[in-house]
Amino acid sequence: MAASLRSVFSRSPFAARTAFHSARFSSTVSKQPTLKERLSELIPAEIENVKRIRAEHGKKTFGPVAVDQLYGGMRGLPALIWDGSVLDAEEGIRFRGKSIPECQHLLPKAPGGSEPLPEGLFWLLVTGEIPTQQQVEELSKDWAARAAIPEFVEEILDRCPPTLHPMSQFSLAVTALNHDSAFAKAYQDGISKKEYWSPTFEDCMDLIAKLPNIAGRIYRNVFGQGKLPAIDQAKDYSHNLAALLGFGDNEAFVELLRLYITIHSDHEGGNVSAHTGKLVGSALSDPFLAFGASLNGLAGPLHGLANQEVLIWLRKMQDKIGENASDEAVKDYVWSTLKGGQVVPGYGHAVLRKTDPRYTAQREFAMKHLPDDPLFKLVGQIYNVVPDILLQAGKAKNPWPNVDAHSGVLLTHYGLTQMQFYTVLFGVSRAFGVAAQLIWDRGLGAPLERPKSYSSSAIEMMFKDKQA
Ligand SMILES: CC(=O)SCCNC(=O)CCNC(=O)[C@H](O)C(C)(C)COP(=O)(O)OP(=O)(O)OC[C@H]1O[C@@H](n2cnc3c(N)ncnc32)[C@H](O)[C@@H]1OP(=O)(O)O
Ligand SMILES: O=C([O-])CC(=O)C(=O)O
Repeated sequence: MAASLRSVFSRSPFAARTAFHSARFSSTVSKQPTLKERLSELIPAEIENVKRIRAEHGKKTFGPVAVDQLYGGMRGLPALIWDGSVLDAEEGIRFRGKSIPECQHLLPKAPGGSEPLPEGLFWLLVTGEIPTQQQVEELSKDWAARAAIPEFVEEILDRCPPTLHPMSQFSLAVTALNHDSAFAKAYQDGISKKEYWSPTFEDCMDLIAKLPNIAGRIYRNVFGQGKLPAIDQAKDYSHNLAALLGFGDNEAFVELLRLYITIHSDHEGGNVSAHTGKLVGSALSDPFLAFGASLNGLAGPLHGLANQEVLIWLRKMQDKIGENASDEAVKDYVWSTLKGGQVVPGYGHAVLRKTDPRYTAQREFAMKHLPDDPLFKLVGQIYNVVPDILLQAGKAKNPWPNVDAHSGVLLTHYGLTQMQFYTVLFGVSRAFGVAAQLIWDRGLGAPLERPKSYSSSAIEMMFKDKQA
């Protein structure tokens, strides 16, 4: 399956363009195209590509739809198109055909750094191409220049009670950014459909650029961590985000954020946050409204909030069975969670059937930077215990850990211990994937989403006189 996906990708026009692009720019040191300039070249070609695919295959079917899929959260139902990333159940995510280790190897790094810059990942998601160092630096500068948030949004955040969950505050602030949406204004001014992608691109760039200031303000307001510093126009996105959170002097934490934002950005089109953004965007709600909706989905404990839930669960476990507990005590604790009718947070997945490569990437980071951290050791111990128990319990289709099983432990190690804040960081990253998708949806003229729903009696009627 993985191999076939790879070969499909390698035949895609994007792969050819990547090679063309590298050849075209490796010999030039002068002005290289900006992301928007490159997009304006790619979109017309992709419109033709989609037209061709639809003309050749548009009337073909993918096979039957089972009634169970309608009742069962649409698992496996082929329903969406998104080129940015594809998830293989065994192998995990590939961003434009590239695995996480390949992205870590190929994407530009900060001077002295070894983790990929999320700026490069965004370029890859949007264009299918590996950017040059110069293009990534331009993107860092562009985002730093757009980073300020309107005063009224600062006031909204400052007026939130600290008891309001950081994700609710995040969603409020992002939704309020729609006040200055270029897309909403252009639409009111009667922009042609063909031009939708351009103001959408500007909104998406503003959205991503403003998230560090929003996240930093929420963090400092809720957890009382002092005044926000100014954005440093010469630094990369992750450095600025770390500085706004009060960790700018900790280079290992900055590296962690670079990895974190890269790997949490996108997980094909059907996950709750990505799909919600696409759905809401399909009504031509602007990117701020669409991403605000994504955040509300990410804030659920079965999705992004699971990283908060993992830490809460680990701490409760430590309170109950102490630190350095035996495997037997950990097993009993896991069973008590299941017997209490709760899920083991950070384990299982709607699509994956193996250990999430995002978990592995974070484990490798921990092995390099914090091998002796006690909580990291507990996470490793849990890995040795939980899959067998989930298999014995016999319900979960995937007994292996997902991304959320590991992220909180890394953040905690560096002193970001406020677990209610963790999903905000996930949200900052997820904006990269949702934004890339919104730009392409408007570029390709994606229609309003409106699938068909059925009543249970209609299902019964449909099969009334038919054999099973
Ligand atoms: C970034 C992300 O969103 S990654 C996912 C983060 N979420 C979590 O870690 C929460 C814990 N995990 C889960 O709840 C699930 O595995 C999900 C939501 C991720 C996937 O859900 P599904 O696709 O429905 O999983 P699956 O088909 O395996 O579920 C079958 C049964 O096993 C249960 N199950 C699945 N995973 C777990 C788990 N980790 N612990 C206990 N039970 C589980 C389901 O609740 C379901 O029970 P039910 O039949 O009583 O309703
Ligand atoms: O793919 C999913 O359904 C959930 C997930 O891991 C993500 O969105 O990152």
